[in-house]
Amino acid sequence: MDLRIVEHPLVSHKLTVLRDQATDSPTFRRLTEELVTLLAYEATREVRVTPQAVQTPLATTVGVRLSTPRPLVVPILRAGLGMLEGMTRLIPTAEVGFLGMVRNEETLEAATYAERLPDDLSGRQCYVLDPMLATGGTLAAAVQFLAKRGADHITCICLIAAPEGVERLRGLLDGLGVPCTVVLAGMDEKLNEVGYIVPGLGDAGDRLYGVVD
Ligand SMILES: O=P(O)(O)OC[C@H]1O[C@H](OP(=O)(O)OP(=O)(O)O)[C@H](O)[C@@H]1O
Ligand SMILES: O=c1cc[nH]c(=O)[nH]1
Ligand SMILES: [Mg+2]
Repeated sequence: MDLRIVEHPLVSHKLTVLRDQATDSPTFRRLTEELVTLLAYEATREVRVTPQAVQTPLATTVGVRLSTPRPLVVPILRAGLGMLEGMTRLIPTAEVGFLGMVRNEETLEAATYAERLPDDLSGRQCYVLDPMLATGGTLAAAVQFLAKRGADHITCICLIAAPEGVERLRGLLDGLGVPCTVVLAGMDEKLNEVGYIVPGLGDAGDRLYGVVD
């Protein structure tokens, strides 16, 4: 597993405002989108391209175009949905699939309640979006799902991670046989006794969309 923590003053600044408990939902949503666009620049370093001739007003030259099949972007509902716009701004032609997953707050086990993905992901590069990598259970389940369908390259883009979750994911990914990259804006200190990232930013889904009981 290739772990990349993006170090950039703009990323650090935006992440700090995002963490602030006084930041309201509209600002939180905007910052989430902006952060994803910045992380996507790093996360798409290996996106596949094909040489393509182009006629400029002065000459013909050879550039590149995104290869087909296009990358698949998979936001994990709910909170990952807040990252979709920031990602598709950078790759407007990406295909989008959806996974709905929720963590049981007692057992911390992830359960899947919705899935809308292509049946066959052979030869596809997939970008999974979820702001929080806490115990790692949710991302582990998502990555296994994509690998079973044949995805041959998986990149997870998260805003914040706990070291415990990253290690759990590393253990899984190293045995999966699918190249996988995890891109973060920040690695936090730890998980607390109820599975929240500390210092973190609280519940990302609630801060994006309000509390749902
Ligand atoms: O690494 P883990 O311990 O699995 O926790 C991380 C998950 O928890 C949050 O989702 P949540 O279950 O709160 O659902 P929501 O997005 O609908 O709020 C978050 O968005 C991740 O999906
Ligand atoms: O800190 C955490 C952990 C899981 N999910 C969140 O939204 N925040
Ligand atoms: Mg939540």
